Amino acid sequence: MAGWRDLVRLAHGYRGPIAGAAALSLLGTLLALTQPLLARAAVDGAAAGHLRWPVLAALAALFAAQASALALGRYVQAHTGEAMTRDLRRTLTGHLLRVRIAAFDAGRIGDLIARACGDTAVVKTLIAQSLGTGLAGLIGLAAAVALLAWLDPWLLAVVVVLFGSSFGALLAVVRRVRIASHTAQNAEGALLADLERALGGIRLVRACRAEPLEAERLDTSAARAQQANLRMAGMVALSGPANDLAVSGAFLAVLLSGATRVSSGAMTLGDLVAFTLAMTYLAAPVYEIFQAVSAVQQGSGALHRINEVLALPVERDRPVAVAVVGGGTRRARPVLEFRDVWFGYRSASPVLRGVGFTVPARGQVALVGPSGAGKSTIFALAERFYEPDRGSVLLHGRDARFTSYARHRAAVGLVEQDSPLLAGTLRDNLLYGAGPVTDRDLRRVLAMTGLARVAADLPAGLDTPVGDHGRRLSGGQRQRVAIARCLLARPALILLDEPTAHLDPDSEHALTATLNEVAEECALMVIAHRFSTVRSAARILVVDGGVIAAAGTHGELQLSSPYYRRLTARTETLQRYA
Ligand SMILES: Nc1ncnc2c1ncn2[C@@H]1O[C@H](COP(=O)(O)OP(=O)(O)OP(=O)(O)O)[C@@H](O)[C@H]1O
Repeated sequence: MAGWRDLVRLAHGYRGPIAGAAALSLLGTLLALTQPLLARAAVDGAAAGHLRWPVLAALAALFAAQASALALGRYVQAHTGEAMTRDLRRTLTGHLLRVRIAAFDAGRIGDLIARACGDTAVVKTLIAQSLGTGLAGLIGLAAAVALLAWLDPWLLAVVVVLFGSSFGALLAVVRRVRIASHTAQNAEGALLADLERALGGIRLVRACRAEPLEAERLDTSAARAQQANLRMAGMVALSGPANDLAVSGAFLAVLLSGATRVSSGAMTLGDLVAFTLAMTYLAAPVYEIFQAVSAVQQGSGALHRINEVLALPVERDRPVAVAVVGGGTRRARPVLEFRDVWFGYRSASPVLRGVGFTVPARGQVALVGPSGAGKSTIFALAERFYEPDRGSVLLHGRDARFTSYARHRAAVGLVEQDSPLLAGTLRDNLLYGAGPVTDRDLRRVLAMTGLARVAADLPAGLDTPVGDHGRRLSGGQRQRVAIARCLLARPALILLDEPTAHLDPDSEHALTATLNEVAEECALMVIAHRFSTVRSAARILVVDGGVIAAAGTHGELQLSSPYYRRLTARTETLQRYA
């Protein structure tokens, strides 16, 4: 039932066009159903020795009108199917872009792409095959049964018995088709996810000589999809001829018992011709209903997978704004504050345990600590990719949960360590999400980040495509583009994950100077693995095991934090050997 319920819900907004398509189909069916009556008059006339030309002309006109109504009905139906599919894709992709980040941690991107493209395509076929046809089939069936009952109830009983057994057989395969459909769609999703995995990491695949391994994985998913699709095709193929057999059987039975009734004088030859002609109008709706039922079963797997995506929780702004916590002007308040923040990706094991700190509106704060300590997790919470399990994150003294996501993220810029860029030109990437930017600002930021020289060396300057994920640029260039993008958006706080990671000593020196300049205009929070980055910070937080183990200036931490002493001692040793 789930497939039908989902389909009805999907069709709810399209009642008008669906009713239009059904009305046209109904008109076509009614026009068809009057034909046996005229045919009976024509045959009885011919049997009596004279052709009734006006009746034949009316019959021809009815054929033409029926064909036009059905053709128009089909077009309206196809049009509605396309519009529904587009809306479904818009809803689905819009939903996917707002789904909570945690859902992406759990699922596979390729499978989500398969759901947005492949599964919606399956649903389109389902709509095209089931929507109007199924409805028209039902109407046609009711009208044909009424006409047959009026023509000869006894012969109708024969037909009902034969068609009834065909429907019984159909219902038996329906459940299996649904299961096979779900397996097939899941296998198609897995195939796409595997393909995305292999092509997304193609350099790794090549470097590890893992092409045969990946090819085998892909083939396994393809084989699973093929098997499930074949199982489904087999069941549909078997039930089609079963339906045809029932139709042929019914015709034969009607002709045999009809001929007996004609010879006994219980009905005329015209009655029998009219009945058998009307039966052809019964066969078509039965076939259409059969098609619709199997289309819904085949599409139910795709519908189910689409519904699973639509059920994923999305980021939703809370409407309530709370009063400012603490006094002072906006500039005097910390731009960011963590208050006793507890958070875990899985509720059983917290990654942050009671983290608390403030970031003033100007200057640099550095986060240092061993790998896996929770530094990136602090950034993820500051950017509101996740919400704390306990405690709160405050932006300009307000609980961040009561600010819209868009406003919050406009205030908190993020530069990740691998600085992913999007396919497009260098300019597209620089201006992405930055709002209106003057040429002067763009030139200033390009100069600050050392990108002016990079752009000058590119074949089409700022309009040079950077390739998928920005692969045509070096790691250091990508990182500088990400920093420039962040600066152009003018956030109140910039989060930087080890900004000098990919830079040579000269570029590192230049960038450190730039960051010091930026820290005069806004707040900077930097995850630092290098001492050179830490040195510029006014305040340093040592994160260890999900807590702030120590906090203070360089001098204070030299005295209070063993981890910090080790970090600086290591750097000094390296510098001595350099
Ligand atoms: N998306 C995630 N889902 C589940 N666990 C995660 C996720 N991201 C991080 N973790 C876990 O949380 C812990 C903290 O990770 P985090 O990335 O914050 O550390 P980090 O201090 O930034 O480390 P590094 O310096 O190596 O980048 C680690 O144990 C990590 O395995």
